[in-house]
Amino acid sequence: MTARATRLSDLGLTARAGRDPALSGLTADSRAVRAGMLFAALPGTATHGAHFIGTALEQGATAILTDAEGLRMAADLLADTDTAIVVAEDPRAALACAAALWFGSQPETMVAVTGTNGKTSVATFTRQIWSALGHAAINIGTTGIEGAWSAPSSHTTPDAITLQKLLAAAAEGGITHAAMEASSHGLDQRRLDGVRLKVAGFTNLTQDHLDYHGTMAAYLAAKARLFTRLLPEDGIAVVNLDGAKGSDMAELALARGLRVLTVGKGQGADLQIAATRPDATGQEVRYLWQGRAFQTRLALIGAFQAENVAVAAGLAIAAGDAPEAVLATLPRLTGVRGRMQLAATRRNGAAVYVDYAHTPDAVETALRALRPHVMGRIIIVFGAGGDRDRSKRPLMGEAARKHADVLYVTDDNPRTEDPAAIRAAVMAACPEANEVGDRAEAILRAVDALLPGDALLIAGKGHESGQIIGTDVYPFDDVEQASVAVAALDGVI
Ligand SMILES: CC(=O)N[C@H]1[C@@H](OP(=O)(O)OP(=O)(O)OC[C@H]2O[C@@H](n3ccc(=O)[nH]c3=O)[C@H](O)[C@@H]2O)O[C@H](CO)[C@@H](O)[C@@H]1O[C@H](C)C(=O)N[C@@H](C)C(=O)N[C@H](CCC(=O)O)C(=O)O
Ligand SMILES: Nc1ncnc2c1ncn2[C@@H]1O[C@H](COP(=O)(O)OP(=O)(O)OP(=O)(O)O)[C@@H](O)[C@H]1O
Ligand SMILES: N[C@H](CCC[C@H](N)C(=O)O)C(=O)O
Ligand SMILES: [Mg+2]
Repeated sequence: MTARATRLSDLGLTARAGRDPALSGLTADSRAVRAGMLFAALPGTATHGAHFIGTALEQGATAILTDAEGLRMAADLLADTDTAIVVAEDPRAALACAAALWFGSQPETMVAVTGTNGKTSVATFTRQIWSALGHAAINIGTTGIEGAWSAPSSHTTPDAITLQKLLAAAAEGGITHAAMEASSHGLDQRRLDGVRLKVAGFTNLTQDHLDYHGTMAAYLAAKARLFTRLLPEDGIAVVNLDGAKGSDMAELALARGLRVLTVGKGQGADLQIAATRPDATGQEVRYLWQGRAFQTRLALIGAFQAENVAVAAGLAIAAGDAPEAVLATLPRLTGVRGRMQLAATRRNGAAVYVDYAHTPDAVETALRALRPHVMGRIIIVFGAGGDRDRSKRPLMGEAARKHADVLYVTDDNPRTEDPAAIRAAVMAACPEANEVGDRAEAILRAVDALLPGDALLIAGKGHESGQIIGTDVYPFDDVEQASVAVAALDGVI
């Protein structure tokens, strides 16, 4: 890929003492610095990048971008050097905008969706709608880059440089439409600053990630940045009014003078979910677009999916496609891997679903979504991730206790924590649950417990293909384990 801008000033950066060197690249990781590059020494969660300015200079960095703190930390090193020094109040935002200019192009129609739950689903549905309408489209998020081209991704929202590089490659490869997930970490760390958004969507805000944000108010503020800062003045906000904090988000957008397209069950919504009727494999939904009825069938289980589809349709409409055309594509939508996915069925008819619920609200939502489809008991296998929000663990246990009939508490991704301590925190709210640390064994035992009419929900890991124990990743796939368990118990291969 050819860079279009090569000088600091071309990237909107002003160095001290009028220095304006030509650059060979940008990085925020000292280990990736090569001769002629700009090294962004950023304040992080574990350390400050300024600790690595010495290494960056040794490796030939031509420019350093940092904040006042970084400048103070590296004052001695930077005192008499030819290196161009840029000090920015918000160096992450400056780097993101510089990266956008460095890589140049982005798909013409860019939309982003935020919220605690539903981002991957909405971004994927939006891409599916666009593809059905003939656009060259991708979605970017937790499940990687999917659609007209695909690639893996390690983050839900890639860091700014990776993101801008990928957007430019997509645009140069002919992609015209991209729907991306805006995680709260991504918004807080300015990973999306520099993305030229037409539309932004909001699903809901409930508890997660308090390990990072500290308070719900700070978590909300991070999400709100998408509407209060990143969406341009002529952008459109698409808001699910039924999602927790939906009306707050709509108000913030309106207060900024943005156009807001609302979705929800209430009569005032632009795209109203007027009625839903669940059946064995999906649901009939009656949507009203500005009062006009569209009857449709979704091959998706769960009332929450009708909401996610409404947000996705809202994004596509706000981004410029005709409402009738958008709504006509909905019967063709297919579920996202690991989201309420029917993984296996026992010979006695009992179904096993795999779902990515890893927050208290998602556990409740997923279990409630299953209820109309289940005559017998709902059994759940779940746990909570290590090195993540600890306070959500008992709340997940409580949601499972309230909405499932039989509980198996097992390990999710323990990461560097003691798995038994995580299970104990979950079980504080559901002491009667069965505790089976080994996830494969928990799945086997839960599948074994299924009677005719029952259903099993394996929650928390969805599409994930590995289990993180310590810092190692072991192959593990809930869908595969469900099939293996059913085959072992029912004697089929
Ligand atoms: C908490 C968090 O989000 N951390 C991310 C962040 O790290 P950081 O900037 O805080 O890093 P740090 O270790 O404090 O280092 C500070 C700076 O020094 C630099 N450094 C560090 C060491 C060195 O030798 N040289 C060097 O230059 C680092 O590159 C960094 O710029 O920036 C890094 C580079 O982009 C990310 O890899 C890292 O993601 C970590 C691994 C992570 O697990 N993030 C998760 C929580 C995350 O972002 N999740 C969300 C999804 C959440 C959801 O489900 O909603 C996501 O979008 O994926
Ligand atoms: N609109 C919704 N409201 C409540 N829960 C939902 C909603 N949509 C999805 N969920 C639940 O959240 C889980 C994760 O869905 P999805 O992957 O779409 O969310 P996400 O926001 O992308 O999650 P992540 O933060 O991990 O990226 C689903 O498996 C389901 O249990
Ligand atoms: N993006 C989410 C994924 C959580 C998935 C769950 N399996 C876990 O490991 O906690 C997070 O970083 O919180
Ligand atoms: Mg996601």
